[in-house]
Amino acid sequence: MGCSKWRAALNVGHLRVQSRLSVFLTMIVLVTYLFYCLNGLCDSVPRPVFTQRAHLHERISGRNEEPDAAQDAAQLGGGTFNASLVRDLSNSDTNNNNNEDDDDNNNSNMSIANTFGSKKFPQAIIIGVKKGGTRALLEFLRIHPDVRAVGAEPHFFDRFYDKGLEWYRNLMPRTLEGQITMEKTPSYFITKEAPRRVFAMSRHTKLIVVVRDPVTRAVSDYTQTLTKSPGLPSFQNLAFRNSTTGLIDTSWSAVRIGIYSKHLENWLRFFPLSRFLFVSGERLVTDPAGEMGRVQDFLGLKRVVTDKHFYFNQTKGFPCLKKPEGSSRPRCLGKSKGRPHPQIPDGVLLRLRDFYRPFNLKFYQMTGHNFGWD
Ligand SMILES: Nc1ncnc2c1ncn2[C@@H]1O[C@H](COP(=O)(O)OS(=O)(=O)O)[C@@H](OP(=O)(O)O)[C@H]1O
Repeated sequence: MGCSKWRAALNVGHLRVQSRLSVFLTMIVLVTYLFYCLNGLCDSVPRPVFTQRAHLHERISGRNEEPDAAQDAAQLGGGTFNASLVRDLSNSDTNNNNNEDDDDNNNSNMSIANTFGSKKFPQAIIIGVKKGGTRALLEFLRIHPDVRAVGAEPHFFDRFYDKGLEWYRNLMPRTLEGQITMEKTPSYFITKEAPRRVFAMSRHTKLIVVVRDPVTRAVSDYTQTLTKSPGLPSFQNLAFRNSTTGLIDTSWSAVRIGIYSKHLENWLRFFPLSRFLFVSGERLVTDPAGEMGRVQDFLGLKRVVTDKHFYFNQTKGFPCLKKPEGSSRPRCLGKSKGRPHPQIPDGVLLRLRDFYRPFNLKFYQMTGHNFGWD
């Protein structure tokens, strides 16, 4: 009798322990699941992880350096596009500093930024021009808390349009209410199909064009190609169709890109002038804060990026960022920006300047802005 009482008491006790244990285990499972979800790991879509971003920067740009457009093309083009790069592209961010603490800091910030919000089509695109100063502009804009941008150039509207709009949207970083999604691909400006395609995405897209003296731009373009192909013919050999008559070869892309009025005409068939902002590449170097003020106004953003953010780096010869967001170190653009240009004979530059003059005047007239290149 006494024994069965004890046995019954033991059984009840055992059951209680068992049910407590199962409640406890359920709690652990729930808490773990919640923790994973909050860290963005329970979506069906693969989630950005910092190591992928770091990997991308190492692969395509090296630390503290951004890829040249041509490097991007090599990475993305030729049918060798791969899924991990799509993920990488969507996650690449401004964080190119060398400070490990900053990286850690940003790791948690970025995981929050990459968990909340949604991927939207860009409301504003830097469409050109190659070698105009597009990277500097994008990096300066990314300090703004209400701007989120793809780090690498997506080349959707020129090279990867057949991948579809959803593919493109998926490349974008997540944004919260009130934040602007942006990307930059300078080749859009000279791509015939790009205006119609951007218009088909959204007629409200804001278009930013960084323009620079087309002669200097052509030399900059040539310098970039020369770095990659040291055996390249001289600038004058490529620029002239006939060196005795001084006929300019407009089929050479370094020359053709600088005929801004022609490319703009193509865009104006789809977008009114009010949808464009023309940023002076020269002023972006001499007065970055002033130019950034115009850009922020155009984008409807609070003027957060001001002269406090810049300092002039004498060695580099360019304005650099004092303290990029999330970093304790100053940062300049990488080695592929601000390369020394080769010496081009004065006569060649003068001839090129004469060639561009009428196109420049037309461009000033079209934009209502004298860029002072003549
Ligand atoms: N702050 C700052 N730091 C470094 N470089 C600067 C900066 N602002 C403008 N620039 C000018 O940007 C030129 C490169 O232009 P892009 O970034 O449009 O080039 S690319 O088309 O993306 O390859 C690059 O051209 P090069 O000097 O010929 O290299 C620079 O003159």
